Amino acid sequence: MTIAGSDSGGGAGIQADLKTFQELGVFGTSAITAITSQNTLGVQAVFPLPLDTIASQIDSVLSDIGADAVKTGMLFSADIIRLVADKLRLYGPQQVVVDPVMIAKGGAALLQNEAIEALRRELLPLAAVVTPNVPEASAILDGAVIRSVDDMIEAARSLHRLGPRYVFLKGGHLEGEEAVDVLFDGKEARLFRTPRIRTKHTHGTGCTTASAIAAGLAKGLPIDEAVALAKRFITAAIGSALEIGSGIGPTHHAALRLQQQSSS
Ligand SMILES: Nc1ncnc2c1ncn2[C@@H]1O[C@H](COP(=O)(O)OP(=O)(O)OP(=O)(O)O)[C@@H](O)[C@H]1O
Ligand SMILES: Cc1ncc(COP(=O)(O)O)c(N)n1
Repeated sequence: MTIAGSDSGGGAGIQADLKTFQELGVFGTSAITAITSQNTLGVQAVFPLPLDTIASQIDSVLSDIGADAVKTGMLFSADIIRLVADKLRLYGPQQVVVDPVMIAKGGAALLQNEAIEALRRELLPLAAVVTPNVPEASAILDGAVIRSVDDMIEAARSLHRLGPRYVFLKGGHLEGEEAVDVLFDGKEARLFRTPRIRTKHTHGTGCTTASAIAAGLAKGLPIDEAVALAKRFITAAIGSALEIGSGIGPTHHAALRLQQQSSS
């Protein structure tokens, strides 16, 4: 299940999550928190949904269908975060992946500033995995400076103290020949490295990665295998990114499957 915002442009949000679930062989359900008018040029408008509309969707899905894993994305406000945390405590899904979405690539706010405290207190303790990018990790840690892989490991250690079982800190925003991510389990940090792909078309990489981790966990994979699968999935998707629209285009969610089909 994904609890997230709708991206009309189809590259991020609920749309990216459901495409990723389908590609990885799990059945996707959703609760939409906000509707965004969005394309490759940016976010033109954000319409958060009323709390009872969000609560009703979550109740419908979790009271009947259930979820082997729940992924949260754009939650927009402290009130929505508190509602989602209440529902997660009520239904108690075992695998909760929290993608702390804050700012879209073009700079639009997808989370209000005052909601960061609610994210820290209410949601992170419920997370099996939290998947911040570098700016998000820095914001959660009150402006911690993160410029290197060593800084990322230190930040992952601090984030782990806020309660999630694992921290997966993504390094897409750092410079360098490689895209390096850190998985921290409370004791050891494991690095996941791939060559950095030279492309501007990376809209939705964060949503897609978190959903791929959730899909792996839903299938019963241990965390390091779920993360390794997600890294393969997003690397293939960025490598075949779609040049649609005139701005930052989306990644290609079918890329890993198409590569595997052509090599078999
Ligand atoms: N140019 C790139 N080449 C290869 N891998 C990349 C590239 N950019 C990002 N990644 C990888 O994509 C995944 C998502 O990372 P990123 O840091 O971009 O997340 P994000 O900022 O949350 O995404 P978004 O900006 O969509 O919210 C990570 O595994 C990261 O290493
Ligand atoms: C509804 C929604 N959720 C998340 C993102 C983050 O994705 P990105 O940073 O790639 O724009 C987004 N743009 N829209």
